[in-house]
Amino acid sequence: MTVTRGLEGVVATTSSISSIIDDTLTYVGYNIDDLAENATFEEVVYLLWHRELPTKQQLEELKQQLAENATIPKEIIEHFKMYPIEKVHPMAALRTAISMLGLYDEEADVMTKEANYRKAIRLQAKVPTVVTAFARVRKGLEPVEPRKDLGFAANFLYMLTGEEPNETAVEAFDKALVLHADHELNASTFTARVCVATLSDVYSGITAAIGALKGPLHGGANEAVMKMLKEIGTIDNVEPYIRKKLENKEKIMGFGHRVYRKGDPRAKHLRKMSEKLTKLVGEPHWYEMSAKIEEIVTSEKSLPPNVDFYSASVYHCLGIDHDLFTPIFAVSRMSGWLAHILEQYDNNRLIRPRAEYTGPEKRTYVPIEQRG
Ligand SMILES: CC(=O)SCCNC(=O)CCNC(=O)[C@H](O)C(C)(C)COP(=O)(O)OP(=O)(O)OC[C@H]1O[C@@H](n2cnc3c(N)ncnc32)[C@H](O)[C@@H]1OP(=O)(O)O
Ligand SMILES: O=C([O-])CC(=O)C(=O)O
Repeated sequence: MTVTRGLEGVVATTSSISSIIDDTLTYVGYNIDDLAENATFEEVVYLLWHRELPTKQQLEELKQQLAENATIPKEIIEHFKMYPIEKVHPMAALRTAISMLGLYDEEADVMTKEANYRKAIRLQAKVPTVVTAFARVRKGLEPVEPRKDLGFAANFLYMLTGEEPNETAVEAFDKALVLHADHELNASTFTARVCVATLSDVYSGITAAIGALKGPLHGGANEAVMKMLKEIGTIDNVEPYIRKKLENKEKIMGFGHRVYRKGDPRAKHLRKMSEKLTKLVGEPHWYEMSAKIEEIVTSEKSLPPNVDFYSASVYHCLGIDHDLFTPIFAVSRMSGWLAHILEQYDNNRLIRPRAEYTGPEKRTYVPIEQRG
């Protein structure tokens, strides 16, 4: 048996959703740079689910479907209120709430293509409402009802704060959503595909994916980056802090990638946004510290920043609580997970690799009285 630890380089499926070739990321053939500059998140959702950009009418239809399905059962809010709230990470709350949503969906176990698509709409529509409702309930605030007249990005920020966001914030948030929407066979997407390849339901697949995204080696890195920036505190502290971490062979969060070698093409967009927004909110030190960290880690370890590195200071500037960064990643990645789940159902085969056994062999059962 040949063992490939971490399945590095193993091609486990075909997919027509997104590709990473020679450090270039495309969604259904469109370069991420092009989409980041020109597309809205709703257009990207349509693209990932239908493999074509929408016409005006198709886009309006999708937006309307998302708006009409954005409310969540009141039982989920009541459930949040029962949590030992100060100990609950919003990713854990999201994981539980998405699983719970399945209990209130009469079609949860209906496996037709049409029913699965309807569930995709419902999940994409409801995930911002779930994240923002939890963010408010834990502060003793009432959730804000979604508005039908706002786009996806604006509605998220509105439900979070109760105030209509300004154009700069909406534009930045929408671009961040576009940049995080899909990424080939990353760990959480693979998890979703493994789960539904047993012909389990969409809610189970998404719940599993959220669990995988939560880890700091994957989506959880964006929150960890902000924690590191706060720990560093000042620009003068960057150099000693980072050098010490490297000497101790500790990982610097937001750097490195399993697939990219020269660099993550999404990072430059977030870097630009971070530079602009940190100046705008009068906190340029977050960008300056980040840029300095990048300089050191790139020269010392040849490790470029990934999507999680500059997204941390971007979300911070939008006034978002740091432990909501990864749930926001999930709000966007929901679109990719759903695209992959639907693609898996369309051409399914159970995913079941092998393990090379390394434990003891040829042992004989010893009765419990004789074990010392
Ligand atoms: C959306 C996303 O999921 S993007 C990734 C988000 N995760 C992070 O930012 C966490 C930090 N980065 C990492 O842990 C890794 O780079 C991963 C998990 C992203 C990729 O991991 P792998 O491909 O398995 O690489 P692996 O962890 O084996 O690292 C290879 C070498 O580079 C080093 N390395 C990798 N990333 C880092 C880092 N961020 N800081 C310091 N050293 C690093 C490792 O220590 C290892 O060195 P060694 O060969 O001397 O032991
Ligand atoms: O592809 C990966 O391994 C991780 C990643 O960048 C993502 O999920 O966006």
